[in-house]
Amino acid sequence: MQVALAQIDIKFGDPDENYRRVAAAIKQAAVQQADVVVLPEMWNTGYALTALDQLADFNGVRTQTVLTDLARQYQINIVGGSVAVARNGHYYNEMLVVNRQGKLLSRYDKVHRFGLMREDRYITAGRTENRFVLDEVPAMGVICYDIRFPEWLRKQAAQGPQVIFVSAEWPTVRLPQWRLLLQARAIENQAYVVAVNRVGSDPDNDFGGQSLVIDPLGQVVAETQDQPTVVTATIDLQQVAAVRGSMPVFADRRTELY
Ligand SMILES: NC(=O)CCC(=O)C(=O)O
Repeated sequence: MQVALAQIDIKFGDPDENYRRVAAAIKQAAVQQADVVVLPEMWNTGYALTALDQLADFNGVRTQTVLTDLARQYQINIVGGSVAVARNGHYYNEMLVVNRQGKLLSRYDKVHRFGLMREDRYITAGRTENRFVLDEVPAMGVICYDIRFPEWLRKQAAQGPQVIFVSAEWPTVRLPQWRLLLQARAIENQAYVVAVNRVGSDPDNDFGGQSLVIDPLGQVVAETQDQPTVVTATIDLQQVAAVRGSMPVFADRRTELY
């Protein structure tokens, strides 16, 4: 499976410009013959949380339309990062996943709100899992701060996903932790981790990219720097079976104890 990391800059509070940037990145991924393109977190608005009443995508309609059209046009699966969505009088940080036929496979609202970036004040937390199948490969997706909660990822990974997709706006100052957390999530779940962070700045933070593809042994197989880019990498899913076969970590869990 060829995965493309769409590490874009996000223009703060400017959805029109950001939809253009995302369309260009998806086109670039398709030109590079990626099977799946992964976007960063909150790419429609950035963390313009105080203006969500004007900026959030109402019911996610615009995002769903744009992503399903692009998926069909370029015949590419899209792990749609996340966007700010307004629904039922609440705001959500929501990931949409679309397959290459243009079918919406899942919608996931970020479960763990990140207080340091004031999500707890503006965003309603999700409650549901995010597992889906892309080209017959079982996969799952989480959003940024979610990766600090291994039990949340484990609960889902134990049900079969071989690839964990992560979309983020992770500030530069904590990138060493980003890397280690992602490597740990790959090792303990014996899965590929494909993680995309944004670049650029907003009024509160700088974002240094370092999007990563990590194999089930925790080794970094692809990595970006701190500039906008679309990078494609190959993930070998037979490695997941090999690693799981050689050390049956899931079967060895003591679920009667925890
Ligand atoms: N957008 C986020 O959830 C950021 C999470 C983060 O920076 C962290 O350290 O965790």
